[in-house]
Amino acid sequence: MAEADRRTIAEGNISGIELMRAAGSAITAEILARYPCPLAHILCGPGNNGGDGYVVARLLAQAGVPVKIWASAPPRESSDAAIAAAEAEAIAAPLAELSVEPGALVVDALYGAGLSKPLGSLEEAAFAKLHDAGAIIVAVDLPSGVSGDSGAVLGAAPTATLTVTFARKKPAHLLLPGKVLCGEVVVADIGIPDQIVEGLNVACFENDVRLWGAQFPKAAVDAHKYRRGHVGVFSAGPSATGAARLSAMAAARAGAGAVTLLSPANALAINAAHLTSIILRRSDGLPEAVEFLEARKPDALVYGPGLGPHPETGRFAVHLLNAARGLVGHIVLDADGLTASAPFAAELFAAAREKDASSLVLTPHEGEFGRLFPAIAADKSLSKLEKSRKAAAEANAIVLYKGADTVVAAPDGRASISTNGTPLLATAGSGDVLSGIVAALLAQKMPPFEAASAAVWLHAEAARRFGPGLIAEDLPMALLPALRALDAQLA
Ligand SMILES: NC(=O)C1=CN([C@@H]2O[C@H](COP(=O)(O)OP(=O)(O)OC[C@H]3O[C@@H](n4cnc5c(N)ncnc54)[C@H](O)[C@@H]3O)[C@@H](O)[C@H]2O)[C@@H](O)CC1
Ligand SMILES: Nc1ncnc2c1ncn2[C@@H]1O[C@H](COP(=O)(O)OP(=O)(O)O)[C@@H](O)[C@H]1O
Ligand SMILES: [K+]
Repeated sequence: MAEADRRTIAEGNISGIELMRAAGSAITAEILARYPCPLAHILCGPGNNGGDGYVVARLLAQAGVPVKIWASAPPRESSDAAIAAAEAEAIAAPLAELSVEPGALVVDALYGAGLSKPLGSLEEAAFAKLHDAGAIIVAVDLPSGVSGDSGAVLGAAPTATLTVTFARKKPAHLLLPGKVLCGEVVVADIGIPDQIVEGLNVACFENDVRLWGAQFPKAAVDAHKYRRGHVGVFSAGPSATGAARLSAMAAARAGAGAVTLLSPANALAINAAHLTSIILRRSDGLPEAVEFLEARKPDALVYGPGLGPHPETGRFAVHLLNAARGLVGHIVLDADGLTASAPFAAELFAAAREKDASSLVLTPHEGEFGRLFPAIAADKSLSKLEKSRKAAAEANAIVLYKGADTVVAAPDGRASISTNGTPLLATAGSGDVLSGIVAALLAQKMPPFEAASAAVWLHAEAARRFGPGLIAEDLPMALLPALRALDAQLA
């Protein structure tokens, strides 16, 4: 954003003080539209974020709202913020003396994109007073103390009700804990031209239909079941078959024309008892799996749900990736497939780099991510976004790092961050369903980064539409209204 601001000003589109006035005006409009405020407190820092605060102070006063300004430090001399402060024509009190009425409206304009070190006791004490007073906090750009790049809290940060940011959302608006501290996020247009933002070659996106809708599969008029995409899912033995069936059912509902469940002989009967449209095939080891790959050339495989975290599961994953070369387009490695592959990670990632290797999609939750990428996971300086990107580059795979802020990262650096997640998905087996959706979209020839992103979005959308009481068994069926709405939107 700093670069976008700089280019906007350098190209003579608008000056710095005009950008600041536009930012202040957007925040003021949101406040006046939402909150009846007899009095507003504005917390101002020394930089441009504080400058936005002084503009808000002036505009609210003009609208008849009495304001009190509390400054952590004066604006830097002859800066835009100093101009804005002078225009506000109000005396600022020291932040250390902050005192607000219960339920007061407070504008947090201490620090934004320029946060350069952790906040200290001055700000922490101020935030504690706001918390105790039950203040309604409107954050300018970001809640002060939240790092814009990572969403991490540096020292301290308040919990805002509303955050007004400019031009585009930043990673901190989407990644935890920033996402929660921001409250509702409004993106205001302050006159930064779209082509300037586009010229920055930004590679990180909010995960929504605009990102992948154009590549979402549509069955051709002359489609037949195998041309619509064939997914193979590996089942565990008799005591743990459910996970693979959840994945297989989800793959079928997400549009795969055919789904084959590869089952050990001793679990065939139990799988057969639960399946109707899913094809069941015996597979007791690598030779039988390879027979299937050679005979049917499935478009995508799911390997991992329910398979157990033992070393054999990991070794099989490496063999499978090697055997699938030139035969299978894509392999989704999930759940125990990830955990068990950890000791063989180097071999696995090397196999993924071989010529004609299947493309690999890894779908770890936090625990699985830590096992497969221990060094990256342990690096506290990295955000979830950066961790996912590093892992994708290391594995030469799409990394779908799950959680309330699911990140999908590609080896080329592209990344999406989910914003439609719901805690309804925190139910056993929902990850198995997700792996099936990813495989189905891959099998239907959606490019891997887009397929993984779309799957995350659909999975959450299905859960939201279904609502409370959701269990993993419901999810494949719950995809239907989500798919129908998506279909209408893309038509
Ligand atoms: N022309 C522009 O660049 C625009 C900037 N805008 C606003 O400007 C903000 C960015 O402004 P700045 O780059 O001036 O940065 P900030 O205003 O976020 O903070 C920078 C100042 O705070 C100090 N500082 C940072 N962390 C501190 C800490 N923990 N304790 C004490 N002091 C600390 C820095 O040394 C610097 O003096 C954005 O978040 C946005 O609100 C908007 O006005 C739109 C236009
Ligand atoms: N609080 C939450 N908010 C949003 N999504 C969540 C939340 N908790 C879990 N999820 C999602 O639910 C799924 C759980 O997958 P996983 O952890 O693999 O569970 P399981 O192994 O039981 O299938 C993931 O897609 C994850 O992103
Ligand atoms: K702020």
